[in-house]
Amino acid sequence: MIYPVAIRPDIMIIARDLVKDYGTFRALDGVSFDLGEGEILGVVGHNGAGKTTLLKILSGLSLPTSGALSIAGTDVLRHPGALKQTLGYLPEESRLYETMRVADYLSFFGEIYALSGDEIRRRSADLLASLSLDAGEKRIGELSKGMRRKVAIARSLLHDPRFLVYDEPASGLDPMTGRFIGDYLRQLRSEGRTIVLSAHNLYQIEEICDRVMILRRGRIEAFGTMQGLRERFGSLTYEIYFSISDPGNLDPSLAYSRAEGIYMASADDVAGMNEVTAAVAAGGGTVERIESKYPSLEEMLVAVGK
Ligand SMILES: Nc1ncnc2c1ncn2[C@@H]1O[C@H](COP(=O)(O)OP(=O)(O)OP(=O)(O)O)[C@@H](O)[C@H]1O
Repeated sequence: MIYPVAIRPDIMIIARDLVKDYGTFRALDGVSFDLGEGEILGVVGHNGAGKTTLLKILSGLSLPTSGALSIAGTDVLRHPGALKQTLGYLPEESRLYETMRVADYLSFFGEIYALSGDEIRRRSADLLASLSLDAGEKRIGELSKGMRRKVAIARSLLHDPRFLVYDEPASGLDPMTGRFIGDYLRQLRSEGRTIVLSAHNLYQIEEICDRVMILRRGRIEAFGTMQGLRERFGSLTYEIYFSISDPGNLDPSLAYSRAEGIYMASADDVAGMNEVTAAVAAGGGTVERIESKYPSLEEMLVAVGK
């Protein structure tokens, strides 16, 4: 069933009850969310959770079995072609044309977007400079993995789209290149673009995304800002670091670890923290510092389970 969605200019994506069936298998099972213009949404989940399926629907490459979807004010399911100028899509595996030179490759796609020869040359030069990519006359097959990813990103931006869907933009890249791409995505957001990306690098998602969606078996398990998710997954834990000359004096029920000459015991709440500090004092030890720790996105995913 397709039903109408409201149109709001400050909202880039309005998704309602998206369902995707592959035969009898339900890959997406009632996904609903809104995303504001100029935000970065990170979609995370275990393998097979439905990330690529959702990204393909958001980019108009795959139709949902049912549900409603508005992007940039367009009812995408009724007018899938309308996304062409608005959207830049980066697939998980970009099939690049191995024997083409970078300039020819970008020209080829610029023509698909009906850009003039001048526009293609200007946009390509600007994009390659902003991506710090100087491929010279090399053919795509001769480029490193990081360079190829940058070429694919340049291709996705040629027609200056407002909305970007990037499937695993930095996967398999070395840390320096991964960081460069993270910073580049932030720059694209500062230009007002809206980005939906999936990544297995959860640290990067935590760093750059305004909102995070945790998918599990085709359903949204959690959606919100990192701060909101931390509150939802709640448990702020405490790490109590202490020194002690003879740990044998500690109450045997106190669990602790030792690293680099300092001891550490953790507690799930303030009462537990007080118990630990009392036990350390009773054993003749000294509390050096206490750190509070929110769960990381990785810990949240582990808690959610497969
Ligand atoms: N064309 C298809 N035909 C049948 N099943 C499919 C098809 N595409 C995806 N699936 C199934 O749908 C589920 C979700 O797949 P999807 O690729 O969206 O997951 P994902 O979260 O992107 O996984 P990964 O992290 O491994 O890339 C999986 O169980 C997958 O096997």
